[in-house]
Amino acid sequence: MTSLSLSSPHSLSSPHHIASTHLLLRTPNSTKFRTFPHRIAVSVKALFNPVLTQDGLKKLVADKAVDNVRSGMILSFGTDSTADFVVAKLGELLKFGQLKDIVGVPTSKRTEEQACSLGIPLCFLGDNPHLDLAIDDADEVDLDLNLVKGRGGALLREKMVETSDKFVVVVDDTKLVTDLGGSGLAILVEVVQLCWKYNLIKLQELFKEEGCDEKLRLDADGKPYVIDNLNYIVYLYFKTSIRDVLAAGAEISVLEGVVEHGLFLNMATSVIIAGKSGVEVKNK
Ligand SMILES: O=C[C@H](O)[C@H](O)[C@H](O)COP(=O)(O)O
Repeated sequence: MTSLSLSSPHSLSSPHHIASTHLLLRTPNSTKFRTFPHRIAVSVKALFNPVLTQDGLKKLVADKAVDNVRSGMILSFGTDSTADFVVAKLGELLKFGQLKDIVGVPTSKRTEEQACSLGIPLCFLGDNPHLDLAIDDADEVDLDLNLVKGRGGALLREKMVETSDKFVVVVDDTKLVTDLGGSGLAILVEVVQLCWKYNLIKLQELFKEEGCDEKLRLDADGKPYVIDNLNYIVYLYFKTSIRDVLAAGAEISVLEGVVEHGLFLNMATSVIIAGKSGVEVKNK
């Protein structure tokens, strides 16, 4: 059997590193190693199916989602780590002229700054209320493509732009759940500062039977965390998944002082999921 060793410490998952790597191969009837040129190293790389990191999976779905973008489109992009890869890819395609004249609607200061740094033209939702496309990530995706979103704190702006006719969600397979709320992680409710305690109590009453812990989101100094819209966030930690998400969403929405919640129901038109075995697209 041919044995193989690499003279470079670089990971096999990076083709750029591999291209400059000296590959040492030992053939079956020899005790000596020979150095092969890098083009052989690249072809050997193709024999491997390197295990992608979670960031690798996020980049994979981001690239796939960007296939939906055409020159001239007005589109929104979300906030957080997977959305960062979407914005980065759009910046790259614009830079190399593979996309032209797109305009982006960012959903947070973070995304706005990233897009600006990459030269992506931006506008406000009010300038173009009808978007061609929305691309965003999610915290949870259920079997009906309902979502939990907003753990990055951008839920209001995300919900406003994701009423677009085409809303493509990009996730790695760790985000898949049978029913929403079952991950044990927080579902967010954005509330106005003035009446956050009132809303906390109302939410406690609302989900008393469900088994839920409600907490105000705090910053590193233990003070209420203020999001981009200058509102506060109440975290809902459900002990088990939510029995009726439509009812839960409606009941949260009608509370006075609630600005928005992180249940994105019947909004996604397709979800692109990356896992160890590849990329899968689910359409509504
Ligand atoms: O406000 C944040 C967003 O709703 C994100 O979609 C969500 O938190 C997922 O983020 P990530 O891609 O970092 O897992």
